Amino acid sequence: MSSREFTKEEIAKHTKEGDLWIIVDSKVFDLSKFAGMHPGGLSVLMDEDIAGQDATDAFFSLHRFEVLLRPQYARLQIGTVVGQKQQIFPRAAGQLSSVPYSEPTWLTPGYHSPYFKDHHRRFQTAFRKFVEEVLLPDGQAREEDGKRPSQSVFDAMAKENIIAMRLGPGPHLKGLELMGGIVKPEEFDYFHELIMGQESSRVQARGYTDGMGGGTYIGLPPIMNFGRPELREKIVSEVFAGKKFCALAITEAFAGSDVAGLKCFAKRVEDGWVVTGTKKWITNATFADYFTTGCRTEDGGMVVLVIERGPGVETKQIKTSYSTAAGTGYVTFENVFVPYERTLGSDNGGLQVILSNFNHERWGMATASIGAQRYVVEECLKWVSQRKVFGKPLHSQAVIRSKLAAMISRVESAQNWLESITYQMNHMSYKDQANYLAGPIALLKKYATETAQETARDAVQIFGGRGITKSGMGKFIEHYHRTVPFDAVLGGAEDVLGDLGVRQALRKMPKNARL
Ligand code: HEM
Repeated sequence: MSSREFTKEEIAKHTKEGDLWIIVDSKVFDLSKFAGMHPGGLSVLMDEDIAGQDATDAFFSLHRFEVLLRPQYARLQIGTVVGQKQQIFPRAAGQLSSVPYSEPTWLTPGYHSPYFKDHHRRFQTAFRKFVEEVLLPDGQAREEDGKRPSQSVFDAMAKENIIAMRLGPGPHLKGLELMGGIVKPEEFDYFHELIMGQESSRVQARGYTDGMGGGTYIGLPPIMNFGRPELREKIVSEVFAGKKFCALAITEAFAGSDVAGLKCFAKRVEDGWVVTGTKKWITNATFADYFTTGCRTEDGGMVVLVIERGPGVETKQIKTSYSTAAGTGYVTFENVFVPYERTLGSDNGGLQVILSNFNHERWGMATASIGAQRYVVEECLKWVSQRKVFGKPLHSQAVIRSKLAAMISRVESAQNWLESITYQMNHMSYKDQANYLAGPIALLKKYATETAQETARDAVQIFGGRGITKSGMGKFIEHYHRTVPFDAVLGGAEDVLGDLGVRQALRKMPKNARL
């Protein structure tokens, strides 16, 4: 960037095609050569309020800040305006946002929290920096080209033991150095995991974030909790090192949440099983090495087997409404021999293996979903403040403020319920969590995804055409609105979860309760 300074009078002389300067936030840009290639057209730049003038407001109501950071545009800057200083700055990687409600209260200056301690705050700072420096650039690129997350990202995650931490607190963290030692393994709790889920959602690349670890998040815990020690140690060390990947293979074209209706069949043979069948909508399937697979057995029960990619195992990509970076696939098993040591739990104990992880999985999904919802509130607050309609900011319309009130209330209520449940999880055994929290977690997830969809709809109305456009100002809103149904379907559809939550409560109704 040039350190030259220009007076406004001097800048105002450059108003013609082939000799065109403008000011954006104290910076002087020479658009003489670029104007003809400007994606928004030449004529808008030749307007008498723009050419040779301060075009800051016009610029920021039409472009995201990142446009100015792209090297090909940054180099158009030839200097600054005499006596002016830059007023508008992008948030630096890792920093907190100062836009109201764009951070949960525990991260907002002046507020207090009964839950989060200093080590949580240190962890949040380090983790956000990692997300914005490592995950975000790869996430935006892979979401676009549909390739799986880059191996260099898995390597970087493995180095900080992020893959291990993603699975929550527990003995699997013992002896590991977490995020360069910022948090001790024995300190690591569900609030750290909450931070990881919410910060990761800032990548705003929903398919990518599932590609980054969705399969392992749901496919590895059954191996950790029910696998024989040798198998467990081998797979856990490969996966934590970022070298191998898991997928949970339960759903079929024939059976979704109805796990009792599975058709994939495991026949008991000497030394193991022979598996034949198919699985559909399997996250990370296209690149997974291990499939934690639910199979029907000869006597009508269910067994869960760890099936390694090899002869007889084929995977095919399924295109869904989010990016193929998630590796969503259709899996076929054709007479695949599975050694008996790869059985999880007992021969007919499959249902228990599957059900044991549902609460944690749903809590994790609610966590990320609420994080993404908050990001949308921030985008909307910025947009309504910088967008001018009839000469006034968009927020001068009462109907817009009313939508924002609803959005803020939804995300705050969901976050507060989430933090309260997370506190309970920290103080309950896994068994007690299943007893006391299965219902509340199901209801929380339903609430999180319902409110997410209402907020997605409101955000599109606020952004208008930009909310349905894949690039430019509303690109995150378009993405959010298109991919938000994933959260509402994965881990149990809303109606199923609502029903589960209420049935759990009714089971605990005292027999002698009367009005
Ligand atoms: C440094 C100066 C500028 C650069 C580098 C620039 C660059 C761009 C780029 C890359 C886009 C494509 C959309 C996007 O990626 O966000 C765009 C669109 C556009 N630009 Fe500019 N621009 C500049 C100044 C201006 C100014 C001063 C105006 C004033 C009216 C303007 C009006 C537009 C319009 C109307 C569009 C289309 C927006 C849309 O599709 O919603 N640009 N510009």
